[in-house]
Order: sequence, then C-alpha cells, then structure tokens
Amino acid sequence: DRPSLPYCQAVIYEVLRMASVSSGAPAHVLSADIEVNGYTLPKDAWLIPGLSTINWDPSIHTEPEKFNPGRFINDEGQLFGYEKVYTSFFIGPRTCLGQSLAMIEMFLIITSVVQKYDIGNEPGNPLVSLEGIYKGVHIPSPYNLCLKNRL
Ligand code: HEM
Repeated sequence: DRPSLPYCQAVIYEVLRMASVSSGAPAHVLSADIEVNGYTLPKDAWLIPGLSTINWDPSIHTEPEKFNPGRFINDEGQLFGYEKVYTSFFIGPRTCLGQSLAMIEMFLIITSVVQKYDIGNEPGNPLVSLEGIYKGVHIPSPYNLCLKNRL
C-alpha cells in the first residue's frame, strides 16, 4: 500500500526531518583534503556531522521550524524532494544499515495506529511538546494521548 499513500509517507519524512532521531553521526575521518565554503578540511581530520543542523537548514527546507508534510508533496499529489531527508541516516559507505527496515517499520506502525484510532491530546491538556529529550538519540518527552476507536 505504500506507493498509494504518499501523504502518509510525507508525514514520516517530515517527522524524520523535524525530530532528527540521531542529531549527529559518529565521527568520520577524511580520506582526502576537502574544501567547504572556502575552508580546507585536511585529510585525516575528524568530521562529526550535525544531522539536525542539516534538517533544520532554511536553505534546504523553507520554514524548517514548521511541521509541514506538504513540503514533500507536489501539485500532482506525488512525493517530492524527500531524498533530502535521507541525510538523517547519513550518507556514504557507513550509512545506517537499518534505513530500509526503519522506513518500513515506521510506515507499518503509524498507518496501523491511525487506521484504527482517532488520536488527540488529553481533554483539557495541551498538545504534546515537540522538544523531546536527548539521550544519545532524540526521544519524545513523556506524554499522554487520548485514542478513540474508529471502527
Ligand atoms: C529512524 C531510525 C534510524 C535513524 C534516524 C538512524 C540513523 C543512523 C545514523 C545517522 C547512523 C550513522 C551513519 C554514519 O555514521 O554514517 C546509523 C548507523 C547505523 N544504524 Fe541506524 N538509524 C535508524 C534505525 C536503525 C535500525 C532500525 C537499525 C537496525 C535494525 C539500524 C542500524 C544501524 C547500524 C548497524 C549502523 C552502523 C552502520 C556502520 O557503521 O556501518 N539503524 N544509523
């Protein structure tokens, strides 16, 4: 069902972008000199990529602070521009081994829950904070939700 649910996929890409599950990747060592914005980074230097900085860069994603899955949907209703979010798994030969599995798991879990339940905040309580907690990976702050059976 995945290809016929582009908006669901766009929501997952937007969560991946905003939440930056892993805000950085382990250090990588440069195998050659490279130049970035006029600075030369020498061979053998350690590079620690800031993945959340990339995901929140306004030159890559307009209005990055806004949760907007529509940014990944074009006028024909097709997925668009989502490849940029794959940097959340980083790039190159040591990219995340679980990337495909993670994408399938997120799709299955989210669509199964949304199909069966209406999800809302607890009556009288504010919406869940998007700030989260950083413990090696970025996880949500404790929260309560109200789920109503849809079927
Ligand atoms: C949304 C979920 C996930 C995110 C955002 C994520 C992100 C990352 C990132 C940023 C790296 C570092 C890549 C690098 O240094 O170049 C990594 C490495 C890795 N991830 Fe994930 N990951 C996720 C889920 C998973 C899952 C579900 C598995 C396994 C089932 C997994 C297995 C691995 C492994 C084995 C590595 C080390 C790869 C290597 O060093 O060669 N990840 N992941």
